[in-house]
Amino acid sequence: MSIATNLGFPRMGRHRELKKALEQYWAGKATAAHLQETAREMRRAHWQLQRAAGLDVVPCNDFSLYDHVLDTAVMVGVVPDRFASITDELDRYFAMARGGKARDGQPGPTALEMTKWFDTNYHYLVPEFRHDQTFHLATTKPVDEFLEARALGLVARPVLVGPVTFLLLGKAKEAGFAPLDLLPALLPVYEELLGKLAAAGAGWVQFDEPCLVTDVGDDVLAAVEQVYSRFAAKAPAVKILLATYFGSLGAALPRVLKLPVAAVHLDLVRGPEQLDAALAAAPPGLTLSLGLVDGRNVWKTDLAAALATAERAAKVQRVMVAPSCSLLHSPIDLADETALDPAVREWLAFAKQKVEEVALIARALVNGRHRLADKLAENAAALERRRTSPLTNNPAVRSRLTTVTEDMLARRRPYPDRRVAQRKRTPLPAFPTTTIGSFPQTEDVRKARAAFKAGKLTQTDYDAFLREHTAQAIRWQEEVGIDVLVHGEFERNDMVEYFGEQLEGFAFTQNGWVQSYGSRCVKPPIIYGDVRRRGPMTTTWTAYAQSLTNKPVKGMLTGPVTILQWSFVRDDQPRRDTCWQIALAIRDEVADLEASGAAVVQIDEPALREGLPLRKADWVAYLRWAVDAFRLSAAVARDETQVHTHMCYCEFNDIIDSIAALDADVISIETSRSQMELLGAFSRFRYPNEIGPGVYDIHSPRVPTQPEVERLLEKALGVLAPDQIWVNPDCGLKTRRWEEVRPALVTMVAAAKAVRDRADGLPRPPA
Ligand SMILES: Nc1nc2c(c(=O)[nH]1)N[C@@H](CNc1ccc(C(=O)N[C@@H](CCC(=O)N[C@@H](CCC(=O)N[C@@H](CCC(=O)O)C(=O)O)C(=O)O)C(=O)O)cc1)CN2
Ligand code: MET
Ligand SMILES: [Zn+2]
Repeated sequence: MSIATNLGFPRMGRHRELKKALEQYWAGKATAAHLQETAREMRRAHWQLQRAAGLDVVPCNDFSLYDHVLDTAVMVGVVPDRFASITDELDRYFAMARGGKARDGQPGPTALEMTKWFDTNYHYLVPEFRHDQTFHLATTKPVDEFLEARALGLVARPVLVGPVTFLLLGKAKEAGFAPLDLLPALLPVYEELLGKLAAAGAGWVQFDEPCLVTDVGDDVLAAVEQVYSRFAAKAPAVKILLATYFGSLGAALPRVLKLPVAAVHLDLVRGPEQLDAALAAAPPGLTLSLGLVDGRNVWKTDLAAALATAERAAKVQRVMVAPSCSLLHSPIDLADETALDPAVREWLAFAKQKVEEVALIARALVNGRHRLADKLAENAAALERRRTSPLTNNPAVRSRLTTVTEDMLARRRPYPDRRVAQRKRTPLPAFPTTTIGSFPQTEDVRKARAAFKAGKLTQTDYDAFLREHTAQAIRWQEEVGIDVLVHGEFERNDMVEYFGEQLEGFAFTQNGWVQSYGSRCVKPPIIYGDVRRRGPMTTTWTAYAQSLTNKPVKGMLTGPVTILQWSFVRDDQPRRDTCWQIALAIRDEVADLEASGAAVVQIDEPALREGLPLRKADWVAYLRWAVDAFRLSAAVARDETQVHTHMCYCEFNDIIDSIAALDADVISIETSRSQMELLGAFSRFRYPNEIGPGVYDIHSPRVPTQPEVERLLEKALGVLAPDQIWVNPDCGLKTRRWEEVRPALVTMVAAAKAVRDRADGLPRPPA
């Protein structure tokens, strides 16, 4: 018997119901009861959808009000002291996620750090551990959700972040210990939970240990062995599925297969080659959960191929059929897309369709292929039409790609010479201030765009509206005294989608939302064909903003690696080729911005780091083509044009040489939540160009105080030379309200001035 299962389902709801309920609750416009009721309704709808699509077992506890790592931290009692005085559980949970409210004139506690979940565009909150960290079972959320599903008549499999992955994702807040040292203290809490799940009647429990597909050492494998042996001894009645995903187990495979668990899940989309080894090494009693349907992309599964794989496995081992990973990273339902080109639409599958594919493979495995011959033939025909479609192939783009030469990848002169030329063209004070690009995407901006898209607002009226916002933003930046201005990005729905909408080879969804963090979602465009720029994409807005001021206005572009990384990418050619096609389009845009008078151009690459392969062995090859893609975009700029780049939410240490190799004149980075810790990588010797370490955490509604900002700048001065430093927020301001942005930027500029005055006498930048 094979069974159709799923590792996790998207949480936001078909129409982002959860997002809306959360934001209403935070704004004080809805009660906690309303939020919880919406959450319960989402869970019910998603379970029933999966059941109706043919799953035998549905996942539970895959739901979260904000983030599943935060849920785990709260569940095991990992709550830093600074939140301890918040008595309301829900308020405390959201304070950990978003920062706490100010009280009695004191700024509220800062939020937990947020960082990327493996190589996805999903962000989790980083648990903070102390050396004497204690743990206790503080909530029973997995049990509650299991019972909730059962009350609806469903068999559910609770999903837990495995203890080893949980510890490895956290951060030791003191020196002298590693999070994994805390395992003995943590394990009893998981055991208590397992006991409660068993008592509630859970037959299976899923432990996610995706850390196992990264380069882990013997200590981690030994920890995993210790954990799952203990679970087997303490909770023999519960069947454990150990889930690995986002890659192959590699050298860890034999040891993982020997764990005393009932089943191991393998990602056979990212790691198809591991199946043979697994079939050779798996003990007879072990069930293999086959991750055959891509949870990270939107393409229809090749059902015949997946079924052949499943049949091969089922001859040797008991199997379950599943997506490669949780469907958290997929949009919900293709049926909600009515505007897609039907020729492209038939190549796609979203979460609901993926669950149906899983069910189909499982049924074909049990009942035989012949019973599903029609479905299989239909699938094969759609795939064949995709393979041979002229929509995916533009000969002019392909031939241009072959003409790229080495000298197209390098600026004319080295950075020190460029700096002189740039300061001559655009004089700047020491510690120049700037922002990262976007200003608040307020409700009126979003409403106007929605009205325009719905045909309720004319192009002329929409443009006038955007011009008015842009003009106000320029006036305000001049008033506050910012040195390098931005136009505000009011015309953009998203930094990737906006470019995708203007490029050939991209398709868009109406409802294809994917959670990025908390209540924030993105609608990744779908790259199905060769990428070509139809014409200038940004010059009108930049030139308009520049026409209103004598201060320099940055032209704002999203870089090729980030456009690639935050889209659903065609899987029928190497990612490198798609990335370079995008790079050529951005290169043309840089040239056009320059021609239209821009003295400063920023090419954002916040996803450069996220695109790193999970295994170090694959880094060099990726970094080579990714860095060259950026350089291909940027190097067309003349020496006196200042090229900025921007990165956020990542560690920089291990890729600092590649960041330096981008050869941007200025890089702005996120450093504020980590209190400048991330700056460690950027010493003058390793990073010679200019750097803007973020001094304002824009992912929190909390407004920083001037002493706080100054302290961060002083810290930066401890690492960087004074003439290297720019002053800017961590990231764009689109998620903030003007009431937060105004005081925060006034504070930032005042802090920059104070540090400027104090730093007088320190070495000055060349005139
Ligand atoms: N793609 C991408 N990935 C990224 C980032 C990013 O900026 N883009 N940044 C980092 C993560 N940070 C993020 C920061 C903000 C948002 C964000 O604000 N998302 C918005 C949606 C942005 C968007 O596409 N907006 C559209 C649609 C807006 C909308 O909801 N419209 C309403 C109608 C308008 C209304 O009545 O309010 C609707 O469709 O229902 C637009 O502006 O046009 C949200 O969740 O609220 C997402 C990620 C890393 N990954
Ligand atoms: C996630 S990086 C964001 C960069 C973009 N220019 C902005 O300011 O929103
Ligand atoms: Zn950013």
